[in-house]
Amino acid sequence: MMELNLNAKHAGDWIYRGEGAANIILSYSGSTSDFVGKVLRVQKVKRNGTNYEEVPSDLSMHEGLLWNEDCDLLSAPTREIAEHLYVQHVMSPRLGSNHVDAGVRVLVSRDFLEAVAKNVFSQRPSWRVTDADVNTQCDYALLISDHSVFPQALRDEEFSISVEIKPKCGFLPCSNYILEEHTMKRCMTRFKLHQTFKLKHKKVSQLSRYDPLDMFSGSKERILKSIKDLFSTPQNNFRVFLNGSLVFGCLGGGKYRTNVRYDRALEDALKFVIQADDGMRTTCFLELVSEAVFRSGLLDRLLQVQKLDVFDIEGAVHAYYDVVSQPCVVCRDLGEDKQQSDRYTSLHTIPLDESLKIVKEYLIAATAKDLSLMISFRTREKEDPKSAYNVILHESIGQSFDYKVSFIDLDMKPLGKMMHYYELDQKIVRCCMKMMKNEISANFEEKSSYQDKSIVEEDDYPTRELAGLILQNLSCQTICEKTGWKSVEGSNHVDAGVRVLVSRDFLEAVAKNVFSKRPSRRVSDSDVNTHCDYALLISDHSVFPQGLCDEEFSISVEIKPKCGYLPCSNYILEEHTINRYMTRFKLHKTFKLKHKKVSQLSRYDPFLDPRKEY
Ligand SMILES: O=P(O)(O)O[C@@H]1[C@@H](OP(=O)(O)O)[C@H](OP(=O)(O)O)[C@H](O)[C@H](OP(=O)(O)O)[C@H]1OP(=O)(O)O
Ligand SMILES: Nc1ncnc2c1ncn2[C@@H]1O[C@H](COP(=O)(O)OP(=O)(O)OP(=O)(O)O)[C@@H](O)[C@H]1O
Repeated sequence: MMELNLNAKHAGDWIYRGEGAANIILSYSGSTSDFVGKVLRVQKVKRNGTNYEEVPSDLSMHEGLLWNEDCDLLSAPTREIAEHLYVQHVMSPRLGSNHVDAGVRVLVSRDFLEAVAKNVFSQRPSWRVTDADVNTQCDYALLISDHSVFPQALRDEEFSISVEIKPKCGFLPCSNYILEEHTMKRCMTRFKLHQTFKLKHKKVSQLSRYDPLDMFSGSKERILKSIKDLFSTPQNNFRVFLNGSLVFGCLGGGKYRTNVRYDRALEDALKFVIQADDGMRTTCFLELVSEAVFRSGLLDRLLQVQKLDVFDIEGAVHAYYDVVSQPCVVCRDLGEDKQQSDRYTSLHTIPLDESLKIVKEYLIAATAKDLSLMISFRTREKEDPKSAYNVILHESIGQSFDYKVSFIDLDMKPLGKMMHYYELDQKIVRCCMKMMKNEISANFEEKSSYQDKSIVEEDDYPTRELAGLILQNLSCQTICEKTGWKSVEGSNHVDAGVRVLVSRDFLEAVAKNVFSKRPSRRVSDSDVNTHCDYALLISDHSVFPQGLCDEEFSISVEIKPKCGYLPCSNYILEEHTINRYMTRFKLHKTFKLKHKKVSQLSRYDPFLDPRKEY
C-alpha cells in the first residue's frame, strides 16, 4: 500500500467525478504531485442490502479455490486486497496491461470519508443517494490514473476530450444449455432484452437505440452507427468529458434519458479540441471516436474475454452449485420435467476442477461485460512527430489527434452473485416473452383470411415421395436439349421460362393425373385452371441439362431462405421495435405455431450475424 494518508483536511481537494453501483470516483483539484492526474475510487455501502450485496468481507473458501490458480488470492487477508490482485493478475493480462491501471491502495481516515460523503452529497443523483452511501468503515481507497486526461500536458492550456463507453455484452449466446423456450436469447442481445425489461420496470424512459452487436462488429460503418446510437440514447453507456468535466451524459449513471439539454453543451465544449464549423463538431467527434474504437482493436480483445462465458448462466449456474457443494436449486425447481432436468445431469457429473473452470470463466466474462472504456483525444501538434500516443487524422477537417484507450471498472464479481445472475436472466427472458406474445397477438389477431390460406403446412408435404419422383424423372430431361432453353440475359441463375400453348384437354388430363400426388390441403384449396391457354416451360433446376452418362444421378437441394435482414426503417413504430431485432421469419413462425400452422418452431434463422459462430 502506498504510504499516503488522507484525512479530513485533504477532503476539500477531492471533487465528485461520478459513480457506479459500487464506488464513488473523486478527481483531484490540489497540487500534491502524487495525486495530480489521479482519481480516488472510494467504496460505497448499500443502505438496504439485497442478497447479493451482502458480500462477506473475506473471500469465502470456495472463492479462494476459484481464483487461487491465477493469483494467490487464498493468502489475501481481505476481499479488497483480493479484488486488487484480481485486476492485476486476472483482468490486466487478458485485456492488455497497457490499457489497465489497477491503481494503488492509499490509507484513508474515517473523518476523510465522512467529509467526502458530505461534500459530494448534493452532486450525486438522488436515486444513487437512496441506494448507497460512502462506506466510512473502509480504511483505504484506490488511487488510479485519471484516464480522462493525458498524464503530461503538452501546453498549459491543453484540452483533452474523452469519451466513456460501457459496451456491455457483444455476442449472442449459443450454449446448448439454453432452454428451447428461451430461444430469443440466441437472437437478441442480453442488452436489448434487458432494455425491454428495464423499460417495463421504468428503469429507463425509452429503449436504447444502441446495439452491442454493431459496436463489436469489426465493421467501420456499424461501429459508427453504434456510436451515433449511443449519442442519441446514452443512458449509462456513453459520457463525454472535457478535461475531466462532464459535458455530455449523466453523472452517476442516469436512470432516464436526460441528455437532450446537453447537446448544445457538447458542441460548445468541442470547440476547444475540434477545429470544425459550428454544428459540425459533434459529427466529427463521433467519427473520431468510432475510428479510434475501430483502430485500437481492443473490442476484439474484449470480446474474446466476454466469450469465456461459453455455457451461459443457464449452464454455469449448475456448475456453481457443484462448486459450493450444495444441492442444485435449479434442478430441484425443474422437478418433474425429466426432459429438461436430464439435459443438466451431465453438468453435475463433471469433476470439480471443470466446474470451477466454468464458474471462474463465467465470472471473468461478467467483469468483461460490465467494464467501460475511456478514450481520450487531444490535438496533436504538427511539430511533435514523436508523441507517445497513437495518432488519428480526421481527413475531412485535416486535423490530427493523439488518442489513448483504457479500461475502467474491472471489479471481481462475487461468487455469491451467481444465483442473482440466473434469476435476473429468467426474469428478463420471461418479461420479453410475455411482451412478445402480447405484441404478436395484437399485431396478427386481425389478419384477413387470405393470409391464413396462403400458409402451407410444411410438415405435411410428401418430401420422400417427391424425392423419389425426381430420381425417376431423370431420363425425361432430354426435353432440355430439344427446347435449347436460354437463361435470361445477364443472369446465369435465373430462367424466366417460355410460354407454351396448352389445350384445355391437356390441362384436364394433367389435373386428373396429378390429383393423387397433391397434398390434400392444396387439393381442397384449388385446382388446375383449365381455362388457361398457356403454361410456362422452365428449366428443371433439380437436374443438369446434359447428363454425362445414361445413369447419371444428380442430387439437389431446395432452400427457401426468406428475408435475410432486419429492417431499420424510421417508420417502424416504437412499440413494434421487436421487428428490428427478430427476423420476419422468426416472428411469423411464432404466429404460425400459435395458429397451429406448424407443429414446432423452425430452428433456422435467415439473419446471419457475421460475428456469431455457427
Ligand atoms: O446485470 P447488468 O447487466 O444490469 O449489469 C449491472 C449494471 O447495470 P447496467 O449496465 O445498467 O445494466 C450496473 O450498473 P448501474 O448500477 O446500473 O450503473 C452495475 O455495473 C452492476 O455491477 P456491480 O453490481 O456494481 O458489480 C452490473 O451487474 P453485473 O451483472 O455486471 O454484476
Ligand atoms: N480511472 C478513471 N479515470 C477517469 N474516470 C473514471 C475512472 N474510473 C472511474 N471513472 C468515472 O467514475 C465512474 C464510476 O466509476 P466505476 O465504473 O469504477 O464505478 P463502479 O461503482 O465500480 O461502477 P459499476 O456500476 O459498474 O459497478 C465511471 O463511470 C467514470 O465516469
